[in-house]
Parts: sequence; structure tokens; C-alpha cells
Amino acid sequence: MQSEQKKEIVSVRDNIDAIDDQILELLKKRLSFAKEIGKLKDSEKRAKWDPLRERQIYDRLLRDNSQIFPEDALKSIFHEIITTCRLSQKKAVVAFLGPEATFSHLAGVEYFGHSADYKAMETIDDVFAEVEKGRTRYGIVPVENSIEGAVFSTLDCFMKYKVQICGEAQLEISHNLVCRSGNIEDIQTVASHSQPLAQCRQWLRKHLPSVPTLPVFSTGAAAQMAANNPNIGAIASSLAIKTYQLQVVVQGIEDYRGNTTRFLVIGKKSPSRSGLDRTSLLIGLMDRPGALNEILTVLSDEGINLAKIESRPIKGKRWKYLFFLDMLGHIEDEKIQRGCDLLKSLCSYYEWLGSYPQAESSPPDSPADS
Ligand SMILES: C=C(O[C@@H]1C=C(C(=O)O)C=C[C@H]1O)C(=O)O
Repeated sequence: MQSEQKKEIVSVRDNIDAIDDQILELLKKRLSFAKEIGKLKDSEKRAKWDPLRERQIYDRLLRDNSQIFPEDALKSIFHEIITTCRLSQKKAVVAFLGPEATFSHLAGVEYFGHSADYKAMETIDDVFAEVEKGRTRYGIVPVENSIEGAVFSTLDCFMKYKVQICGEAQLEISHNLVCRSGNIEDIQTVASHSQPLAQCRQWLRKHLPSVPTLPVFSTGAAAQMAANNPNIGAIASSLAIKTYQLQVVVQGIEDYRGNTTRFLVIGKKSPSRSGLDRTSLLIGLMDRPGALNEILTVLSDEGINLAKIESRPIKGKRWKYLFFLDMLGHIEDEKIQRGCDLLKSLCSYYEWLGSYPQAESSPPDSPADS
């Protein structure tokens, strides 16, 4: 009986092998067609990245799948296939806040897949400078966290460097307390980036009340420190545990579940419209009563959905601010174009930071112990 079953497994596995061979042949064919399209685009001087076409592919596949193959898996399989095909037309190097295994690195790999090359930078400023100078094609930077709010150093870089936003990615962040031994008693200092330290504030106060915290450049840098010093604990990603051979002390120490960070992909030129886009502006208000109201009125009159507004002080100009505005839609959409033209005439400063495909939204955050 047992050997009958064994034979059946072998024969069904033959079927799987035959399918895998077909998938592989089809993948090779798909890659060569993508390269052919790349050459045609070269001759027409067209951008290689076509977000609208990519979105249409996902929509069609998800519809035809009728939820038979698990949807998230289907999306990530095709994401890897499509990014590989796209990058075969033009290679991309992506700068991120390093060292290896930071959340920015993870977000980069999620966004660009495994076919891109990644370059670790020491600071967010360095990521911007790298892209502005054209040394790397893209950069990925954290811009806001669903619990802690804006990442000010990123917003300030938009005021300093000439780059465009090309995309956004959202990464659900779960923090691990790690150290060399895996024993909480060995930890005399907890190092991490200031954002994760803030995102785990209540947990640290409750479980390590007398242990000081040490803000460092990145979670990767903290993990590196923990690897070099047995008395340093780090708050870091699961990728950092593997990369720096650390032991987990406690998993999931964030104060809120669903804690999500939004990242921006920066480059030299925003992509064309995908049909589900976001447009970011940086504006300065006229010094007159009702200036902000005028801006909001334009958006409301044009039926533009304002997704976010955030102000930042202008360095060296006391009590003067610039505003970051995110709207739903693409600058190629008539409504957004018209709204932006009106804003330009009403603002003391106006800069279009880019239009780019919207990231999928995730469920809302909830307290960790609910
Ligand atoms: C192959 C193309 O180039 C890129 C890759 C795509 C793909 O792999 O399906 C789709 C759109 C483009 O971003 C294309 O434009 O069709």
C-alpha cells in the first residue's frame, strides 16, 4: 500500500517537474520579449518604466485568477518577474540608508526586487546627494511612520536637493530586540535609530526601565554595534538578525501592531501615469491673511483629494515654513494640472516634487496588547 502511494507521489511530482520546466521556458521567453520592447523604446526615446501597463497586468491577472492562487503570493511572484524584466531594459542601482539590513534596505528590495543593485549610504542626506549627482539612479528613503509621523530629515532633504519622487512603498515594521547572546540580562544599552526607539518607547519603559537608549544613524548600524559589543542590545529588522548573526531577545516589541513606514523612491524623473497615483508639492505661502485657506479652496473647488499636508521650518528664516502637500492623482491628469497651475500663482514658492504610483494601503494600526 505504502509503495503504491510512493509511486503516486513520484508520478504527481513528474507533473510538477513538467510544469516547472514550462514556467522556466516561459520566463526566459518573457525576458527576451521585455528586452525587445526595451530596444523599441530606445528607438522611440520612451521611458522604460511604464506603470500604467504594469498595473493593467496585475489587474488582469488578479481578475483571471478568481482568487484560486493566493493573491498576495501571486502579486509578489509577478512583482519579481516584472521588475526583473523592467530592469533587463535598464539596470538600476538603488541607494538606501545603510548599512545592510536596515528597514530601508528591506523596503528597497520589496520595491525593486532582487534584480536591482543596492548601495548602502551612511545618512539620508547621502542618499539624496547620490541621486542628485546622478551616481545612482534611485534612492529609497523613509518619509513617515504611521505611529511617529514624519521623518524630518527626509523632508528637509527635499528642501536641499533637486530630485524627483518616483514611487512610494509601505512596509509593515515589526521590531526585534536583539543582542549577541540572546539574554536580556546582558543588555546595558539599547541602540537603534531614533524612530524605532520611539516606536518601542512603552515596551522599553516597562521591560528595561533602567537601561539607557542610544540613538544611532540606522537600525543596521545598531545591529552592527550589537554584533561587536555583547552589552549592546539593538532594535532591528529580522534581516539584521541573519546579516549580523545576532540572537533574538524578544520579537515584536513595537507599541502598536500594524506599525507601518512609508518610503519614497527618489530619482531624476517621475514615471508616467499609472491611473492610481499621488502627486507631491512643496509650497511656500504668501504672507497675507487666509493664504492657506486660498490653497485649500483651490483643491476643494477642483475636487482634488488632499492626502497629506505637513509643514517644516525654513532653516535660517525664523518662523517661516514650507508645506509638503500630497494629492491623489497624477500631474498628467487635467484636474491636477489645473489645480497646480492655480497653486503656482497663489504661492510664494512652488515646486512639483513628482507624481508616482500609489502604494497599496494596509489595515489601520492597533495597540500591541489589544
Ligand atoms: C516590458 C515592458 O517594460 C516594462 C516591463 C513590464 C513587464 O515586465 O511586463 C511592463 C511595463 C514596463 O514597465 C513594457 O513596457 O511592456
